[in-house]
Amino acid sequence: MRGTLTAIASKNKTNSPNYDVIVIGSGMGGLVTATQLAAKGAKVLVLEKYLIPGGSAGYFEREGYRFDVGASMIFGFGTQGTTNLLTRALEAVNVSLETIPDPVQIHYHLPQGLDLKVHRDYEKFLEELIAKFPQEKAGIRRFYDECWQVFNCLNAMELLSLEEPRYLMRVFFQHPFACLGLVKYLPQNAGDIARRYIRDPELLKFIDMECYCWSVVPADRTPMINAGMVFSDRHYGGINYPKGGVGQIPQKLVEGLEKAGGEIHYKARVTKILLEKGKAVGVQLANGQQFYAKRIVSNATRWDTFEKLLPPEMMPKSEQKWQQRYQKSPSFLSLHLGVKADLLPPGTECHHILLEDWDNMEAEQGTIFVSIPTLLDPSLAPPDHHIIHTFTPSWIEQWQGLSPQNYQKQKDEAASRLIERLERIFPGLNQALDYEEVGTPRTHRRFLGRDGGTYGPIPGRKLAGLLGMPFNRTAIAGLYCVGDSTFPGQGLNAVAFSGFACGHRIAVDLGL
Ligand SMILES: NC(=O)c1ccc[n+]([C@@H]2O[C@H](COP(=O)([O-])OP(=O)(O)OC[C@H]3O[C@@H](n4cnc5c(N)ncnc54)[C@H](O)[C@@H]3O)[C@@H](O)[C@H]2O)c1
Ligand SMILES: CC(C)=CCC/C(C)=C/C=C/C(C)=C/C=C/C(C)=C/C=C/C=C(C)/C=C/C=C(C)/C=C/C=C(\C)CCC=C(C)C
Repeated sequence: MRGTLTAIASKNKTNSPNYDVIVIGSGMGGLVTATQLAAKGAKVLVLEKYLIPGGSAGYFEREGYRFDVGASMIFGFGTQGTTNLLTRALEAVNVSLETIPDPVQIHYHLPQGLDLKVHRDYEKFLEELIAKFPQEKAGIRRFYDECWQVFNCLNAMELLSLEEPRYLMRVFFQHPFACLGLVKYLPQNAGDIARRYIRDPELLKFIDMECYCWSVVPADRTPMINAGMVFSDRHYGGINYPKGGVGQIPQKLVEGLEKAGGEIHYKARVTKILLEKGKAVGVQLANGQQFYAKRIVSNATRWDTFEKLLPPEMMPKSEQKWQQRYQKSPSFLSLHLGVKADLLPPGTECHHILLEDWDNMEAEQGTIFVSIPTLLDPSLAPPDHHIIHTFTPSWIEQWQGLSPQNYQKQKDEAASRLIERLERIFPGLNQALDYEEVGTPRTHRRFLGRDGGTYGPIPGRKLAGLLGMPFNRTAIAGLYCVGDSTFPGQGLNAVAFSGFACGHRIAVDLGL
């Protein structure tokens, strides 16, 4: 139903065309908002500062390798239920992607020889975990089964904006028990529920790692709603890798956006959100160009949006409060490696987590993450070679104030340390190297435009589950936020949800 809205901007101040909605940034949050609105007939413009779409779901190519920038373990590509938000986002604009199922979510290599795999098959995973902790057989099952209760509530209902009362009423009448179930879990954290059933300290540390490796905080600060999604969907929709690399997801969404009449401009860095009588009415780019629209959406982080794109006196009280509750998570030190294929024995899994000492789980460069996407899609590397993308949390402060020589030296030393530690699971790694590129928190800050290169917001202290995470509307009229600094937080499927919710709220506000 294109054309129902004829994009009359607040005031026709410039010769530039007018839009219903401008989206700042083409991360997955921004693109899902844009495509949802374009599919409903809104005139949408996406402004992206980089050369390609995707943000953390982007890619780069070097010497025959196609490396994923960040996201690599992809939820949301299932074929059933309602939580398969990536599948649904693509379908909404009539595009699709071939995906490759991953039989194991993670192969853990943890302290004291705790070595185990999270199989796609739920019972097989539980069997393997129970074999390591037989005394906790009942507790293990009760904890993970409770995660399914959360998931089953979510997976029964249409997922849209929780800021839209008519939608809330509708889902409540359609699924009263699922809604009440979610209301019960919204203020809870996974750690408290795990402690209800499990006593073994090592098993509780394992549950902490199960949360930390995607939420970057231990279980007692991980919202139960998010844990329910991750710990169940990995066995339901499963982890599926997009053929051609993660960068295909945003590229397909852009294809769909353009087919639906939307526009995207690259190398378009927004430096200002333009206000009129306190309402967001447009944006200004670094080159001075201005664009106007009825609604403005920022896919930049909240820190970037409120501290860099708006004048300091416009910082809303609610944002100041949010910043007291949530802090920036660390960024990552990433190594993009090309290796000879014979390094990896048959049966090697795609994703690994390595930690040698529990005390270092949250430490700078403590936990190591590994993703080997070429085990699922060999076309991403030259013949007889694999990609190993490995990363470890690191703070921007570690990389600031260094001379160019010292920055390079520190990168080289950190890369060597990572490779040395990885030799434990991939003996011969150093000898098998064919290509190496190191990214630091400074790289993530520069290419993703994220303050401090942060992976996203984390609770500064223990909070009541998801209750503190803001939705899409902001205290500034006409301005919305989308992406991982809005409900429900980090993760491609999570930011896709925030995109569905943001698109829905704006569509209602515009009367679409
Ligand atoms: N699954 C995984 O393995 C994994 C790994 C890393 C990250 N991720 C997820 O990816 C998610 C990120 O998604 P997102 O949508 O919140 O954001 P994003 O950071 O991916 O995208 C933001 C986009 O906005 C652009 N941008 C920023 N400031 C701009 C400006 N002023 N003008 C124009 N463009 C600007 C950036 O270039 C980027 O493309 C994170 O939540 C994270 O969890 C997943
Ligand atoms: C009416 C009434 C009364 C009421 C109402 C209530 C309701 C309805 C409620 C609702 C709610 C909701 C809807 C919610 C939602 C949620 C969601 C969607 C969520 C989601 C989530 C997701 C997630 C969290 C995900 C994540 C993921 C991630 C982060 C991942 C990552 C990964 C990584 C980093 C890893 C890597 C690794 C290696 C490499 C090894």
